[in-house]
Amino acid sequence: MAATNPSCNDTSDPAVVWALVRRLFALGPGVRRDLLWGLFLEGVAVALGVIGPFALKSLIDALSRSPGASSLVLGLGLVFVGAWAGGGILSTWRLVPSTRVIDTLSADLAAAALAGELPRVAASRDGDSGRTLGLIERLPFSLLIVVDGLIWRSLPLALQIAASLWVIAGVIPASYAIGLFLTLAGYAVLSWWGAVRHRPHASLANLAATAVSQGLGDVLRNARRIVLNGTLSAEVGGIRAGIGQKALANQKMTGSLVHTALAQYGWLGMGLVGLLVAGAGDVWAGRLSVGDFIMLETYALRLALPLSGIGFLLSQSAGAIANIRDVLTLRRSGAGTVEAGPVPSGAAGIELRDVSFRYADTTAGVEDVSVRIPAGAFAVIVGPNGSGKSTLAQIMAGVFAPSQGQVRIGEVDLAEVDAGARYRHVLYVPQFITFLNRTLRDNALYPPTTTTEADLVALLAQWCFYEAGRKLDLATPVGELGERLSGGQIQKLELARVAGIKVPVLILDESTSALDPASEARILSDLRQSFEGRTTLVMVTHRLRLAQTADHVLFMKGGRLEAFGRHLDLVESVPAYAQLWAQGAE
Ligand SMILES: Nc1ncnc2c1ncn2[C@@H]1O[C@H](COP(=O)(O)OP(=O)(O)OP(=O)(O)O)[C@@H](O)[C@H]1O
Repeated sequence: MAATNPSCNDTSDPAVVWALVRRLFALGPGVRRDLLWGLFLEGVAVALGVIGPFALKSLIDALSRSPGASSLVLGLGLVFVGAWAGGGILSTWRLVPSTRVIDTLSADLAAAALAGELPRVAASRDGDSGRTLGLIERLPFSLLIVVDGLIWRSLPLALQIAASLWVIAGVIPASYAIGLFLTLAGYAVLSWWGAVRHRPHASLANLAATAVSQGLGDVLRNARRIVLNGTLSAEVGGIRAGIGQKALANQKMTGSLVHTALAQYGWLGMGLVGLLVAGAGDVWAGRLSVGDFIMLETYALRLALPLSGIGFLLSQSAGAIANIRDVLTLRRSGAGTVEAGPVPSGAAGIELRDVSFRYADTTAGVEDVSVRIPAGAFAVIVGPNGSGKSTLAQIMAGVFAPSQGQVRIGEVDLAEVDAGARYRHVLYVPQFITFLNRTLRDNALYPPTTTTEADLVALLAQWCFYEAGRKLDLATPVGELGERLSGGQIQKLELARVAGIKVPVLILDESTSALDPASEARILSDLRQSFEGRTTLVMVTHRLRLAQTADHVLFMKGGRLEAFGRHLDLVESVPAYAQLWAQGAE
């Protein structure tokens, strides 16, 4: 279960937090309103947090100085309790807008990540759905830590500390404010130190969690392969081992938390004891009132408690920021704008000029291909396994950008068309057709087809989608990836959809390989008839009879276009081509 590590990119933690803040403010007036409302509630809670201990001190002083002033005592008591309880209520109330903001941000980032990741997967054929799923699933918790915890709480807390120290310095000797400041600052520095030490552990835990998500996704998708080949216990063992690795990484992470907590609370405890001893000495010496002493201790505890929460948040933040960084990276990697313009009409020619392409880190690909397929033609790409047929088809369709050369569809240079808009010029049907886990109807009428439901039903009946006597119910779910359908049914349903697509060039990658010969002949004849004049059809195939009926044959061998022409001419003039069919490639 090797995990890729996109968190190794060089975006620093503050840059990730800053990107989040910018994103937050760009989310629209509703979110900005919630942000301000939340800040207001937290601000009032902070003010009450400062007022509370001072009211308590005044209450105790009033009690010791003038025992008869019951209304003053009652009033101060009410202020103290009101400030204490009100602060708690407002902080909790603040969760309402902040949760709304985090949910909106989470949905926005998840959508942007998907919009970036899907085109990347489509263009690289290198999907990693388990990892992506894991990243997006962990996102809300990570945002809670960073946005609600770090961003939203640390600023009000800093304000509360500053205001409290100011009150302390105004009421009792400033040395107490300095002592409390040093105690809290030391605590904050140790928290930061802990967070820095914690970061590698958190990244490892993040990677281990990602690897488990990847592995789980992979084995679930391959359930049949695993069960039918008797490798269930080995695969489940592998997943268990992965979860064990994750647990180990978590243990290291919590171990590092304990070290940090020892340092933090050791320092905090010493500071509070120092304040306590000094304060008690001054009370006995008559330099401080009991009320002053209680106020000091109350401020110290009131500020130390949320600070320890911030310490926890800091310790969690490394993993959370790594997760958010990965999601932001997905978003950046592939999102693009879609060209709006008139839909091209009529069949278009295809021209490849000196096109080469290499898959990353391999020698596989296609080399120096130049070819011209006229508008409205029916062309097939043939050749042995691994000769580059699908690769060439995907270059023609703009799925892969050539490292060299140019692909033109009609008058259009594909490189100049946004990836999200290429389907308007050329549409590619992949070799392995997969369906969304929705109904037959949803999949067969999936855009950009213009087929009507009535036409679809008629076509599927003509193409014998179901065996005689079985009724077609378009509301039937097709299952994950279309697994409830037979291989031939998957291709028939997809071809029925494709029949209703108006596009200048259509490229089918072995899209009839699972059809029986009669169905294949019937369906191709129907398609060619309906595409006449409006669509140039290119098919990757291993079928001799398709090569025989094609206007043009592209013969691929070892990543090169070995020959281009009509079937009979190639049989006569290209020995390797003749040999391909003679060996029974079909
Ligand atoms: N995503 C990929 N990454 C790396 N190499 C790839 C990738 N896809 C295909 N290849 C390699 O490129 C070469 C050509 O593959 P391609 O799928 O184009 O062959 P093909 O002629 O369509 O084969 P087949 O008839 O078996 O479908 C092969 O060696 C294959 O291993």
